[in-house]
Amino acid sequence: MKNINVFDTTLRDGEQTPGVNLNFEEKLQIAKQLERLGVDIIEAGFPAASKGDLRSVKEIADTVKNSSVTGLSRALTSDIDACWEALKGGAEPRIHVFLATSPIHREHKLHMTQEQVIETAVNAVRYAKERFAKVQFSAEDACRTELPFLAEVVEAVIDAGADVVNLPDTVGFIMPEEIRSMFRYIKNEVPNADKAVLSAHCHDDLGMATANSLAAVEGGAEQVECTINAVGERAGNASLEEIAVALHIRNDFYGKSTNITLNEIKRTSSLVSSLMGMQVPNNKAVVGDNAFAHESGIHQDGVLKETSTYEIITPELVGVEANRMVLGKLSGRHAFKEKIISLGYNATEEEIKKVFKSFKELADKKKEITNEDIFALMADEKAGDAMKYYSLETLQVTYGTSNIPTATVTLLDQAGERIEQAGTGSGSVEALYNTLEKIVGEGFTLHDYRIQSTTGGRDALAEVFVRMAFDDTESSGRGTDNDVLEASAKAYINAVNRVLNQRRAENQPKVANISTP
Ligand SMILES: CC(=O)SCCNC(=O)CCNC(=O)[C@H](O)C(C)(C)COP(=O)(O)OP(=O)(O)OC[C@H]1O[C@@H](n2cnc3c(N)ncnc32)[C@H](O)[C@@H]1OP(=O)(O)O
Ligand SMILES: CC(C)C(=O)C(=O)O
Repeated sequence: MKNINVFDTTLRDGEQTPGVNLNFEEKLQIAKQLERLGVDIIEAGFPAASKGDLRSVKEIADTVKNSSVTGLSRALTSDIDACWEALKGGAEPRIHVFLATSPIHREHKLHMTQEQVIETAVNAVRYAKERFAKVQFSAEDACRTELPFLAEVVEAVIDAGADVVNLPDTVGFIMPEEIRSMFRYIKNEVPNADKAVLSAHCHDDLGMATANSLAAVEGGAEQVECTINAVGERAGNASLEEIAVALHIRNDFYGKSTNITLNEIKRTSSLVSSLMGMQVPNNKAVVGDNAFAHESGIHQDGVLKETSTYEIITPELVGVEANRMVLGKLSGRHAFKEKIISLGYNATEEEIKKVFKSFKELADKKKEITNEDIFALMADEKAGDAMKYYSLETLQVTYGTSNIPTATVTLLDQAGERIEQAGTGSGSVEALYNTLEKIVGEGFTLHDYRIQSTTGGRDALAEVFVRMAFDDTESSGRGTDNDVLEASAKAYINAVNRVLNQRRAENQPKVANISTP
């Protein structure tokens, strides 16, 4: 049985999801969980994109030991240098260099001839190979590239030292039969194809990403690139959980295995969903809430008689807990600590003590504390590691069908000084946000506001995500609470603190009403 390498790009292509903006702590948390999940390669970011990206790729490369860590780079020496800066301390420095090869990209984006594309790709791979132990080259938009030219590119970059050659379906255009043939063609026609691992990277624009990735495996791909919950640019990438489980369940058909620890899938999915603020649809394959639910009588009857009548995947296989240990207000520190560890956190006693306090407060208001609640509590705790420019002290909102909604808010600033303001709006949240804006200054713009409940039930936590910008610095914020307005206030304040922290890290001198130290 042959292994298929799983290359996870949740932190790079996944972070290209519109509206998603992870901070450094969150990326590190996801990377550690991906390591637990057993992914072979973690693409941690695009170091040349920003100082923040470089820092988080570096920290992940320095921390993660059981997965190989890589970063994306254009075919430019400056991008490759940024990757080297970020990855040189890793166990096996690995770079992912890309250059588009299709006629559309050559003509309209790169303004390059075929010869220039080959020369640029080869020079970039050679330059990278002088530094990195492992070099991956991606022929962006490979699936819309003339096959004979694609074969020339592949041969040239392998000659130049590429260890892995990725043939992405950048725009989610190809059909399964075509991608299978494309991989077979490259395997058969490129004389040195056996010197490199061929990889597939599929997008889901036509809903084919998983099918195409599996067809690529049939055609000879030995690496698949994918993301948790299928997050990614536009309609997203191929879903890691679908590919890994399909290869496992249909091993009779594919005869391939992966190193994925399947029962870590559910918790990885929940963590990514919670930190990215992207709810997993109930009917999502493998990780959706309904993936193991049976609603209709005939199905229920069948499952009661023999589960395999209607269930091809057991919940336990992917880590959906069958007999969960229920955490509630009567739970003690030991059970709580056990749960934190089982969710993959490497928390200190001090952190556990602090989160335990928040857990008890929450358990007083909510009957059953779920994994999603714990993720939210831990995310709040981790967010607390950053500098708190503002924190919420009190909040009062009055709303009536015939009154103007009014909010009164008191925040504490860094020095512990109270700042109180009142304001109105056309709804409660607007009144609240207008009031908060009066306190933090007018430069902040709210781009997005989303609300969801962490679980079902009347006592579920409200989880609010906002996306905000100050000048050209964008950030997101999250707040959870039993009350939607308090969750909304917390999300706003969290986003403001994150923008201010980000600007401080980038050494920008003055922000709104606050001078950054
Ligand atoms: C298919 C994919 O998912 S590719 C990855 C996409 N991800 C991202 O773009 C996220 C990170 N990107 C960024 O932060 C920015 O785009 C940066 C820092 C990389 C570049 O920013 P800018 O210098 O302002 O350039 P901008 O993004 O506007 O344009 C891209 C430039 O790179 C060129 N380029 C694109 N791909 C490549 C490549 N693989 N190799 C070399 N040059 C490339 C484009 O032709 C364009 O060059 P031009 O300015 O000469 O026309
Ligand atoms: C950089 C490459 C691999 C990519 O993300 C794509 O082509 O979609």
